[in-house]
Amino acid sequence: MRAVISAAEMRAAEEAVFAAEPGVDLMGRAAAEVARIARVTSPPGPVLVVAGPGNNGGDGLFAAADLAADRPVVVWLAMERGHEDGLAAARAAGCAEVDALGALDGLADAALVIDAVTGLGSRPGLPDEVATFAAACEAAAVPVLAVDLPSGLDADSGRAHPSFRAHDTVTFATVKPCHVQAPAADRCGRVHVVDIGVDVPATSLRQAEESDVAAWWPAPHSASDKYSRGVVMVDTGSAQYQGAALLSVSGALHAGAGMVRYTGRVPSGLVLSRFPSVVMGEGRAQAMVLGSGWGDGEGSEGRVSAARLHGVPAVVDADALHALPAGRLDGWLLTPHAGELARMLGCTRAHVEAEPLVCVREVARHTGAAVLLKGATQYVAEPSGRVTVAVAGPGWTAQAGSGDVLAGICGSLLAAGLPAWRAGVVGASVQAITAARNPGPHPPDELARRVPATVAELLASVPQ
Ligand SMILES: NC(=O)C1=CN([C@@H]2O[C@H](COP(=O)(O)OP(=O)(O)OC[C@H]3O[C@@H](n4cnc5c(N)ncnc54)[C@H](O)[C@@H]3O)[C@@H](O)[C@H]2O)[C@@H](O)CC1
Ligand SMILES: [K+]
Repeated sequence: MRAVISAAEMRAAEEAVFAAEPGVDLMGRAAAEVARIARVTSPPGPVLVVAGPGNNGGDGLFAAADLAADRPVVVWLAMERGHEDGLAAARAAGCAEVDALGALDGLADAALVIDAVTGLGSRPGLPDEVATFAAACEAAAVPVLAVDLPSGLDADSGRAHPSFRAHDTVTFATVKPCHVQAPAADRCGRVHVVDIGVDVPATSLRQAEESDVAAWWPAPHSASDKYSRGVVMVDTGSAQYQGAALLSVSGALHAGAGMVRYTGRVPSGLVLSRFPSVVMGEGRAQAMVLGSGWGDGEGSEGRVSAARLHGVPAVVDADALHALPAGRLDGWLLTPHAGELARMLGCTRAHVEAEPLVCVREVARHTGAAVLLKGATQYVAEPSGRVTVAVAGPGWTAQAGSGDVLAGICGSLLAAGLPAWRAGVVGASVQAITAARNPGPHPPDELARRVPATVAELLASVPQ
């Protein structure tokens, strides 16, 4: 798990290091890491460093000096001024200097561009000449390594702004919001977090990693039986949306439910013909899955209220989200996408997309449930206000039916005893990891069938 910290929190953490150890060379450490990552991520060949006027530019200039030991390095001071000591070091190491036109010309030979224009001090957007250069890098498909963050983004948000599009980003101590929240995160490429000796503060925003998913996965042991592994009672689908029932049952079974009971309105023959292990009708269960594919049918409120009487936690998806009973839903997991969350809050989808953290926290606080906001970035909020971002995956899962499968996966994890927030994080992450490991346009039921292989690989990676 990584803490996601703001620019102000990072600056405060750096100040604490300077206070404890006056004269410490944090920039030297940062630049050495930038040069190291440049060497491992790019082919040999000339490097073009675009440096801004502040400390981000300083990182880039000291990295330029380091790289000049084994390859040609050219520097463009994109805003005329440059970090004084960094510039002196780059000059002493033999780096050549170019102007804006020279930088554009240099793209033809460059094996790598290092974007060190702005970092934590970045105001959104780029000056015209730099924007032209950033667009030329994209057009020429030259690899870009961003120092701290792609210049032009706002460190503290996921919003898109005119910026560099990096293949790799080197950031210090831990990630910032722009590295984990789409669409900004899409511009960061692979994010390398490097240690420069700055302690990371605890925060209420975190990002889950594959190792967390592996550590939290509820693997069975020799004494496990179907009840201890967890029974999921699934009430999903309708005459209109029969497939939703199959998809959520598939999600639950492929995530390892001890048993799935189906209590929805889709004919039992259809469910059993696809999944013969499913038991039809109510009975003992440790968790429920409600709402996927119900449609706008009558009686949703009654069905959710009746589910509550079972006294076990539920995953509430799709149409059931608009039929929540009054009172707190402690231990439950709500799984809205942005449109559904907007309807729950009585605001617009655009507002949810602009302020996802505010919105997801609000519904968690209000209902007492954990809330998984689905989308390009998947956020799980707890009533306390803590938010965990799930492992990110490719856009292939943005298709009808993915949410139904995910509800089933989360139901299985809830039944296995995971707290609701963790079931949401692990469920969303395992689906994303599966999609990343099986690139291409797979239908959601096909991806569900590939979840077991992902789980096996993740568990094999856990040290014994
Ligand atoms: N504080 C420290 O000790 C460390 C800082 N480090 C580096 O320092 C960076 C932060 O440095 P700074 O605080 O100097 O800030 P930046 O270097 O990110 O940017 C500040 C400068 O850029 C200009 N600027 C910002 N946005 C602009 C825009 N859109 N158009 C035109 N000009 C713009 C500002 O006017 C200012 O002159 C970090 O991102 C990191 O790369 C690292 O060296 C690690 C240690
Ligand atoms: K940068």
